[in-house]
Amino acid sequence: MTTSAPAPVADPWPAPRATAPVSAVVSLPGSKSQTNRALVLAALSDAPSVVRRPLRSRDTSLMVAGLRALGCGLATDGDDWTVTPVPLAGPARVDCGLAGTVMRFLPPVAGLARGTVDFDGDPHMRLRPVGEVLGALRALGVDVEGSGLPFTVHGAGRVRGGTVTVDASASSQFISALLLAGARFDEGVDVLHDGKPVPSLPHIEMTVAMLREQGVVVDDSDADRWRVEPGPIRALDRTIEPDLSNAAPFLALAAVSRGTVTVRDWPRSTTQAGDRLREILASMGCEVGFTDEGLRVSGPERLQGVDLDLHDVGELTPAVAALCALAEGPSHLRGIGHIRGHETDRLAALAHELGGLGADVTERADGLSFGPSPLRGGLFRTYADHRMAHAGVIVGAAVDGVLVEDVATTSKTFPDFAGFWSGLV
Ligand SMILES: O=C(O)C1=C[C@@H](OP(=O)(O)O)[C@@H](O)[C@H](O)C1
Ligand SMILES: C=C(OP(=O)(O)O)C(=O)O
Repeated sequence: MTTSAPAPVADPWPAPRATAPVSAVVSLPGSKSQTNRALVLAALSDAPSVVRRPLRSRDTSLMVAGLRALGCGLATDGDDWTVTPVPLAGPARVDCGLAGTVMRFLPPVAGLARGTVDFDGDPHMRLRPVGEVLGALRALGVDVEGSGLPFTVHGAGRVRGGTVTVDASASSQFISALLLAGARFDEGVDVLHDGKPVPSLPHIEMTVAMLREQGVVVDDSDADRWRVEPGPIRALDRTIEPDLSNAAPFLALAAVSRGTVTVRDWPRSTTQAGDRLREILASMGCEVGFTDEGLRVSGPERLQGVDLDLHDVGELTPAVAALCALAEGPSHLRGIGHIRGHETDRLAALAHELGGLGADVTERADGLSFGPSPLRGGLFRTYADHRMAHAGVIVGAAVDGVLVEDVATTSKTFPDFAGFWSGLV
């Protein structure tokens, strides 16, 4: 895959300060969640697929490499990628990096391959939960060694499938993983959730919608139950939407600079969790509306505090938390205990780093609370978490002297984020 190397950036990176209202129209890279689902479905489909305007980033490169390791043909030189499915086979090694989608979505695919597939990833990835997916695969007839990274799937070239119960309260990706490959199991799959509420439900809706677009029959009419009929997955010809979760820092820039930022090609209807930003930013006092170009957000004179349950859209928390730290009233972010299992323990990291810049922040078991407080410059650590870096640059746009450690970690889902951001602020 060709990727133009971004210019090296200082570490820590002095976050650009927006000294005047920012006015910009931006085109953002494609959705990570849609790109990695499209690649998995294409690899399991019955004919060659085209994925248009895919995201090129670390998470999607890892998915490409993982599928290639299993023998799948992927041409990724052009703007559009082509995927040529083949009977998948090991032996293979899959590097999950820090990509939840790779660690959760590929084990069921490996079960459908013939041969041994070893999985490992970044040091922190070994702490992220995956045992429920592996246990479910065992119950569905797959030979799996281990209950967390590193683990090994001994694929038999087919998976029996059937009914399985999982506790998906730690991650919606456990469900998506089983559904994405389920049509290719002999008996399909009938997944029941048993546990505290499943987070990030829009992401499961995205999985179901993308399966149905490829002709797969999915029944999601009962709460906490998803049934995928066995059958072929039709080849894709799909254009990936811009990543709306990664729009968060750019729209936040309008919010904190009293500026106006338009994100081009914002879909009028989508399953992306980032679409909730429209409502969230409006509740903080921003003017939010569609234009012919896309979604336009204008920042208010005074940013208001909010009381929000982010259970469905936990990945928006770092950017929203940065805005709460800058707001003029108190805020409460609730329902997000599960994001302690994301790229880092995001509740602890946000409390520590925003607190270090002077925020009045309280870490709770399942959320964060903020009181209004003036912020100051200083070092903002990112813990290899792309969205922590987003939080750091948002604060840095509004406060003098913020230094963001390892801003390059944004390459997980956004190529050359620092260069792009510098061009706007
Ligand atoms: O399926 C997906 O593409 C994702 C699901 C969500 O995971 P969790 O359910 O673990 O929060 C989300 O936070 C992550 O960024 C992407
Ligand atoms: C939780 C996230 O990623 P992952 O897909 O690695 O779980 C995220 O991008 O916020």
